[in-house]
Amino acid sequence: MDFVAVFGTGALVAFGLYWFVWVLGPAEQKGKRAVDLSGGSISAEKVQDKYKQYWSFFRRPKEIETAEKVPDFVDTFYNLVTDIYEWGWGQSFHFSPSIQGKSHRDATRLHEEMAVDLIRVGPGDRILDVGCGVGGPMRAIAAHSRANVVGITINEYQVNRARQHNKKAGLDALCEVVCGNFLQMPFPDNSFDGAYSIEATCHAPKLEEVYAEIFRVLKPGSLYVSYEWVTTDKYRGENPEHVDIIQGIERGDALPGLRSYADIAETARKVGFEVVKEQDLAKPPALPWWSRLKMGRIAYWRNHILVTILAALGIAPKGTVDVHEMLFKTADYLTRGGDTGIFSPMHMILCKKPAATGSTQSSSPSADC
Ligand SMILES: C=C(CC[C@@H](C)[C@H]1CC[C@H]2C3=CC[C@H]4[C@H](C)[C@@H](O)CC[C@]4(C)[C@H]3CC[C@]12C)C(C)C
Ligand SMILES: C[S@@+](CC[C@H](N)C(=O)[O-])C[C@H]1O[C@@H](n2cnc3c(N)ncnc32)[C@H](O)[C@@H]1O
Repeated sequence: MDFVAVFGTGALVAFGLYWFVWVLGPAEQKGKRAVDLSGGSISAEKVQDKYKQYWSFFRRPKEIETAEKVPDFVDTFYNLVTDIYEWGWGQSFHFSPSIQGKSHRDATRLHEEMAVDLIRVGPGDRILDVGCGVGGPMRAIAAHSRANVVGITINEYQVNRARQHNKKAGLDALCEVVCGNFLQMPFPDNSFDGAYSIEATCHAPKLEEVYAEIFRVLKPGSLYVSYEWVTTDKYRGENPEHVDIIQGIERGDALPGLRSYADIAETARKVGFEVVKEQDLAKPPALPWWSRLKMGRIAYWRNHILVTILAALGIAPKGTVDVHEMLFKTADYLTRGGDTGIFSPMHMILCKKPAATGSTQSSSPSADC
């Protein structure tokens, strides 16, 4: 009888663990599993130290004076978070407005397709994805437009993930991924028929530098669209709650200081672009982009327990718990940014490189990471 009880309990515990890790583990269909979480290109034993370094650097983003160091720390950030993002969010590392009756997956795809529709490219064109992550948008955009997409990211781990996903999706003939810094891109002047950036240029210490670089590589007459992270006209610098929310977003998302919506078009014009259109895609009638974060709260608690158990068992790197906790808090700041209306991750700007213009620079540095 005792044996039956012990065996029964053991079987129940084993089944419970299996369900918790393997069934609940992959938060996104076809995504990463909790047991596969890593520190990207950082070896498991160094994850905790790297997290501490990251934290001490980005804790006070407004005080970051050494702008040259930012890309390195952004690279560290993506080593730390890429697997968790894929596991808990999917292959597209951005937000999108919710759409009544549509899944998050469909809403995400439509937001991505809108970007490529705006730059009016098609089969045979060669376009640039500035800050491509693991390539969720790139694949949706290539499949939708049949254009050839070249993505660039500073993070080598993401390059490898993106290449694997491209191959698996049968889109590797249309999608290419390059490791490099978008502030000094390894591409010749006037070499792309269009470009887009989705929630990526917010990592540039100076927006002007990345816009100038995009301007350089675009062919005259072609279009560039960006979804920018900004503070909106509702943000008040003298309101301590507003400041707290924005600093929380900056710390947890590796941002060297969020920009005001009012600076975006001015910067685009400064580097030579004509501004064709500008619109905050988060504004009503769009439904809240942050409702997905709110709905996920219970799942994030479960994820936190899971990550803690896996780290204690030595399956996930030790620092993963700290990184997850940081993201947990960041989700809350982002939600507050959405609820108060002081922050938007989708301030859209559509720009054109004038038809008859030279480029600002003539160099094309080589690819490196
Ligand atoms: C554009 C950027 C990233 C935007 C978003 C894709 C990510 C911002 C915050 C991230 C997350 C927060 C909470 C995590 C949760 C605790 C975990 O269990 C599962 C993953 C999260 C949901 C994670 C997913 C990605 C984000 C929503 C920035 C960096 C410029
Ligand atoms: C939030 S992710 C968005 C990724 C992708 N656009 C998407 O929506 O899935 C930001 C991306 O910008 C890239 N990035 C940030 N700074 C960069 C830099 N200086 N050079 C190249 N890529 C950079 C990151 O590596 C990451 O891939």
